[in-house]
Amino acid sequence: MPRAFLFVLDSFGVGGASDAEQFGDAGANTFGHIAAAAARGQADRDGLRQGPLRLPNMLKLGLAEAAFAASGQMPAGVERPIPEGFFGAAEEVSKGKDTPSGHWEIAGLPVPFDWGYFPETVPTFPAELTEAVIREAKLPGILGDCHASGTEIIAKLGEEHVRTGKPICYTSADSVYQIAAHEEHFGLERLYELCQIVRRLVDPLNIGRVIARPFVGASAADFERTTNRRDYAVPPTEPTVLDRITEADGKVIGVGKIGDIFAHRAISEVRKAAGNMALFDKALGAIEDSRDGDLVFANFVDFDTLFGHRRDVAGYAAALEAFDARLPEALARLQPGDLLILTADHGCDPTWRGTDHTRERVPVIGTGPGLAPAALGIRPTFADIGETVAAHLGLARGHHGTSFLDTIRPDA
Ligand SMILES: O=P(O)(O)O[C@H]1O[C@H](CO)[C@@H](O)[C@H]1O
Ligand SMILES: [Mn+2]
Ligand SMILES: [Mn+2]
Repeated sequence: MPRAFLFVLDSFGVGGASDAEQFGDAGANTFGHIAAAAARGQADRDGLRQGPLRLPNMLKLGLAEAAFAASGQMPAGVERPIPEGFFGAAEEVSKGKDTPSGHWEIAGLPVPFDWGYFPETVPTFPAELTEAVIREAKLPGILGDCHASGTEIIAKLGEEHVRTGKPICYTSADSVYQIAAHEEHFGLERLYELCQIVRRLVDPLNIGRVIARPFVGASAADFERTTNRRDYAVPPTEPTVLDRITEADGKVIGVGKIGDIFAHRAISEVRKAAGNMALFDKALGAIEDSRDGDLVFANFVDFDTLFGHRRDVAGYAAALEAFDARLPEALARLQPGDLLILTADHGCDPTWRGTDHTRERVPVIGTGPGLAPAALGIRPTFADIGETVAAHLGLARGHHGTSFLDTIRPDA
């Protein structure tokens, strides 16, 4: 009897997107460039990791073949075992290279419209918006008002924020309005309330997410963001496979930020944790607790937040190796009728210029008892993943994407 498990390695792109040029990302390849750096000894860090990238378990599923199919290049220094899983890559059709677009498309809903974005000017936010934020939230003003990296801007403006009580408001190439504030001096609940006010104010601008970015610490040298981040997303504009699962009385267990990404629509349970390893524990627990017709949808955020955006190649490589080392624990829990798919929502090449996401294809690899090793080729939309989950769970077809279930489950 069927269950489905979908693990998203946030930002683990494999290059090759045919429209990368339009994003200024032609040549970006998160996996390829990490592997190449590691093979050259440029992803070494004392006490963390050394040498070529070691991902034996994902490679056994067919990760190298998936990467080759995506970009035409074999990642350097990695083995190329005969795949035991199914493997391929998927192209994104949504207009944005952001987390909600990627996840919604995986769940069967490509995002055909443009989100609102803030320009790369200072100030970045429209004056009327800032005036409304200050007035409605009764603030002494705001700091930032620009494109920024979240860790850099709290180091730069954190002390002034503590002194003045003005929150630090910033954005990126994503459709986001982010607000950093000190958990104790400004107050966590007050930050969440501020985000809800801003959420309402940016709705007419079609901004994908307002994100609370609380931090702690005594001075610029030791300010640190906490795990109390909260995302206020717009709900999916049409039903996704998650709606179809819950309407059929299946459960959707969202691990990590999945609930927030779908604005909690058709999410039966939320299981949060800090850090990829704790998230992996939660995902394993969710697998154990799930029943026929259920989906465990897990997001592993560290790849993106801690390493991709920070352009930390060694950190990203170590995080991949740590994830890979735990994969056998998930595989050991698979029962007849189970389908496990590993994929990503966009790229964030840690060797690329700037600190933003990169437009890339994503890997689609996986396995399940009785499922055939098979080449999936390049899927024209991430929605093929959601359609495959739907077909596997015996649900009706959606409006986007094509299931590849018949390729991996010949009896289907
Ligand atoms: O630099 P930080 O604050 O981590 O921001 C990153 O996180 C945001 C949401 O995922 C992205 O838009 C990106 O800019
Ligand atoms: Mn993401
Ligand atoms: Mn990101």
